[in-house]
This record gives sequence, C-alpha cells and structure tokens, in this order.
Amino acid sequence: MGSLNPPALPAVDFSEPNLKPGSQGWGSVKFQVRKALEDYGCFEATFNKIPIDLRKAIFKGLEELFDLPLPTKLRNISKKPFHGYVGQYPQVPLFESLGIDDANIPEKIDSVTNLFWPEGNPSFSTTMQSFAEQLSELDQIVRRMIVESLGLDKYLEEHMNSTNYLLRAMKYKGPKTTETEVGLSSHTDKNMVTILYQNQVVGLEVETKNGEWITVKPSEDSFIIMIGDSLNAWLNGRLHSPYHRVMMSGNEARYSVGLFSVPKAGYTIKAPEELIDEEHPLLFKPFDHVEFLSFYYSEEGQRVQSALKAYCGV
Ligand SMILES: O=C(O)CCC(=O)C(=O)O
Ligand SMILES: [Fe+2]
Repeated sequence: MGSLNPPALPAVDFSEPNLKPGSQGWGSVKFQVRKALEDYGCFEATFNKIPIDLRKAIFKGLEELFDLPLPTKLRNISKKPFHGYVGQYPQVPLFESLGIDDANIPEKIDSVTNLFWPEGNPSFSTTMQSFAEQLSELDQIVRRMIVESLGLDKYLEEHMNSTNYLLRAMKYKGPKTTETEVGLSSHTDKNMVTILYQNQVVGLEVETKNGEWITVKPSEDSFIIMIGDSLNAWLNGRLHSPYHRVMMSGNEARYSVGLFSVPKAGYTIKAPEELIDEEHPLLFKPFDHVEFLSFYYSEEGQRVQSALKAYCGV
C-alpha cells in the first residue's frame, strides 16, 4: 500500500540573517542538515539571498545560452568529461548541458562567456558570477556544518581547500507527448556537494533508501542540496549519496543550474581515522577523483550498479 502523502524531501531554512558559526540558530540548522543528509542525502534549502532580479536574469541567461547554434555551444570543450558541452546523446535526447570550471573565479566565467559571445555578454557573465558567489557561500555553510557535526573540526581547512567549483547549466526539452520520458538517467553525483536551482518545470526525482522516488517541487526561493560520492567516501559512509534522475513530461523546457564542489586533481580522498572504528570499518580505499571519473566513464564504470564501490570499495 502506498503512503497517503507523497514522500517529500526534508526542508531546511537558511534565511536567518545571523546564521554564524557558534550561534544558537547555527546549531539548530546544523542538526537538521546532518539528519536530512543521513536519512536522504538531500534536502531543500530555503535561502533568500537570491533577489528576484537575479533569478529572472538567470533563466533569461540560460535560455539565451541554449538558444545559441550548436557549433557555438560546441566551442565549450573541457578535458574533464561532463564539464564542457554535453548533448545530442541518443539515450537522453531531451538533455543538453554546458559547464564552467572554476566558477568562483570571475575571469573564468568571463572567458567562457566570450567563447559563446565573442562580442561580449556582460549581463550573462555578471549574472552567473553573482549566482556562483551566492551559492558557493551556501556550499561552504553546509560543508562546515557537516564537518562540525561529525567532530572533524581539525580537518575543516583541508576539506574546504580540497575542492573547486563547477557551474553547470542544464536544459531538458519537453517531450511533447503524453508519456513521461527520461531527461537524465538515474545516477549518483561523483563530486562532494551539489546545489541545484531550477525553473518552475518539475522533473527532478530523488530515490529514498527504501527505493521510493520523491518528485522534487522546489519553490522559487529554494535550492536542492545533495551529497555526492566523494563526500560519501570521505565521510566513510556517514552521509548518504542518493540516486536521482530527471523525468520529463509536457511541452515546457526545464532549465536548471548546478554548483558542484569538485575535488581538486591530485587531492586524495581518504576517510579521517576518527570515522573508522569497529562499528564503522573503512568502506573505500583512498582515491583520486579524476581517476575515479575516468573509471566511471569507462565501459565497466557505466555497467556496474555503483561505480564508487566497484572502483575503490573495500
Ligand atoms: O537538472 C537537475 O536538476 C539534475 C541534474 C543532475 O542530476 C546532474 O547534473 O548531475
Ligand atoms: Fe546529478
């Protein structure tokens, strides 16, 4: 028998103006973050720092970006899989995506903008810069709360310095049929933490530990925060990294944009000894994220159920 209420993600409110480490509000939000990430690996964060004008500019920018001719979009090439232009895949024909590496560095956003619009597009560039800046603040708040709540304060600096930011824009065309179609296949993220923001078209689904799919319906003010495999491994499995997918129906396009904190090349992801004991034996051998990604995109990596377990599971 199904439950009466459709399952929903936990919601955590980050809009308190004085949300500072050590304050009472901080302690209570930290507790909710930890609980949500243990149980679901994901939650909806309310964070009212994105003014309406910025919100509108983001979606206008995403439309302009994906409306560019394909050869222009293909100028965005990255050495790392899934960081440049991705699209025109027969398995996921509705999906297209464009990434900007090191999105916390304004010049990087400028240089990718200039690739697409050689005559410049300052409105696009400044919109994406301020969006990345606001969201990287949220990423750092959440990661600090996680580190503190697991008693790993002595690793805080190392952990915060272990990542870069990838900003990635996604478009999913409406399938324009009565059927629901796969926009993006089920997967776990491979990075540390993902923050997603989307227009009003629903489509993201997150799987619970019981195998139920939650349809995510964020408000205009909310972001979806999700744990990736790298953080799951670093924390020796203490937090869950959920499977999720995008399912599309109807005519309207879904636009989303994600800020992904991604381990730097050369940084070894190795669980702190404080998280390993008899009750919690080591789950994953130390690994490098770039090498893990190469495995994930190999034939074997695509075939196995969990690339993380197959790659470095103990
Ligand atoms: O579009 C979305 O909301 C989800 C995208 C996603 O799962 C991903 O890029 O890894
Ligand atoms: Fe994802």
